[in-house]
Amino acid sequence: MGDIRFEGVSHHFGDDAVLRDIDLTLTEQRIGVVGANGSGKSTLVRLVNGLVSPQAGRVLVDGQDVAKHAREVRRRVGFIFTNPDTQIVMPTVREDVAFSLRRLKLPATDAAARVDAALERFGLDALADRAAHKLSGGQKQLLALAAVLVAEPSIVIADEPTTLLDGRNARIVTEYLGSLHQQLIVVTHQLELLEDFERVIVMEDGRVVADDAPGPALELYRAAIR
Ligand SMILES: Nc1ncnc2c1ncn2[C@@H]1O[C@H](COP(=O)(O)OP(=O)(O)OP(=O)(O)O)[C@@H](O)[C@H]1O
Repeated sequence: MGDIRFEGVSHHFGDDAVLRDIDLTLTEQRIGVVGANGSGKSTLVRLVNGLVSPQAGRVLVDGQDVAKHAREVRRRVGFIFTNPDTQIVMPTVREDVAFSLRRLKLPATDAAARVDAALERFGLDALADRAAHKLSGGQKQLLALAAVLVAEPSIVIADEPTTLLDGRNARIVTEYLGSLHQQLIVVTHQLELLEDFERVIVMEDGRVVADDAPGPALELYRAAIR
């Protein structure tokens, strides 16, 4: 598993403190992050692959300071955004998945085999030559997953990956996420998604207010938002 450490991390946007002196060590396989809108969840996970840099403290991934080794860290950390449109970069489904492999500089036949395997795993093989931007929302989220996972990151972060999906597609994406062997960090408001995770972190106003097994952490959070 990965080893993600937040050491005295604080961050603010303008005058607004968004994260306040966070210390966390994340080594479990599946970790959920919950909290009210604006509590700092997205900012917290974006620090892990350098999408946001902390203004105080540091974030280490497998011992590497993200601020100093952003490129290496990004190779190990796959990030799935809420809105898959933000991460589709190529015209067709196959090209988009293949694009993720370009920096690995694999021999063409190996790369093609990996792309085919990823398309099949996410049920996208029949759509391989379709225009990516014309897929449905659920299909786009599966494409985003395929494009991230084809590069075999050791850590996968998903920021509200099912928010835009209907019930059926949300279930499909949830099942794929649940089947990953990688370390997985999921930010979500869909609390049932986290029930069999190892650990749930509850954020409030830029602080960690609970950090526990899903049972007690979610109970506390449900009581807080009731
Ligand atoms: N790039 C930015 N510039 C300015 N303010 C920002 C930026 N990103 C986030 N914020 C602010 O930081 C605070 C925390 O945002 P963040 O997205 O981390 O919260 P969140 O817990 O993920 O919220 P949500 O559940 O609504 O997605 C919010 O007040 C937000 O408006």
